[in-house]
Amino acid sequence: MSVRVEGLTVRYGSAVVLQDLDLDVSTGEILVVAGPSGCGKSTLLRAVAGLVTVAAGRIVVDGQEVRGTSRDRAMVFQDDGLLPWRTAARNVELPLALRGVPRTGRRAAARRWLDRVGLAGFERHLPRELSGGMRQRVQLARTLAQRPKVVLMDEPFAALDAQTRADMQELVVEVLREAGTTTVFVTHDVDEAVRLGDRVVVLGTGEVDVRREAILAAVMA
Ligand SMILES: Nc1ncnc2c1ncn2[C@@H]1O[C@H](COP(=O)(O)OP(=O)(O)OP(=O)(O)O)[C@@H](O)[C@H]1O
Repeated sequence: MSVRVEGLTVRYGSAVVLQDLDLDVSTGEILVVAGPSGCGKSTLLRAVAGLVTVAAGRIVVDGQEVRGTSRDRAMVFQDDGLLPWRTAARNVELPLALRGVPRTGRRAAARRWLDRVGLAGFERHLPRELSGGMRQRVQLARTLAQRPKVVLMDEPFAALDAQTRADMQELVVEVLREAGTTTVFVTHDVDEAVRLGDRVVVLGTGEVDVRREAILAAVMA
């Protein structure tokens, strides 16, 4: 699904956080949104998710104007949001159960996705028995098991140590590409932006839109 942001303005009271922002994300693309703290990155993600009131402009996903949340658009956060009393597998199953997927189907999906994110054998572990990186893998499995068309990631790896973070970046690019998911990934880490993005948009500086090839050329020069 493509995402098109047209003349988006968001205000919190009298404070204008985003003003007249235009942005296009093509189907299957990984767009990274970078920029300093407070420039409105999370606000942009929440707007695409359908969680904030838009003051002007609109967001169009696959030809339909966003008017609220949808299963097709999933958010992934720094906080893994796992329920501490449910095993990894039962955390992955939960959203499927809530939408009425029968038990055998959701068990198979949980097993498959946990395997895909490198957690085969950890299905019955509780979140407290897993490391921070592993819990983020469970969150990723839980998100992808729902087969969203658009994934909105808000600094999901900010709390991880450098090696775990690098592993997660590699994994996330692999699985998102395989699934053909359109992704908007927010970070304030330039290395992460370069590593993940097909394209990087820098907010808050009079938007700059840089293609991956240009970034790599600049980094390698
Ligand atoms: N619910 C809210 N009510 C009022 N102001 C808000 C609200 N949410 C965010 N803001 C303000 O809007 C601005 C943009 O916030 P936002 O979280 O989108 O920025 P960000 O670029 O994601 O920042 P960070 O990198 O620190 O997470 C900030 O000044 C913030 O204080």
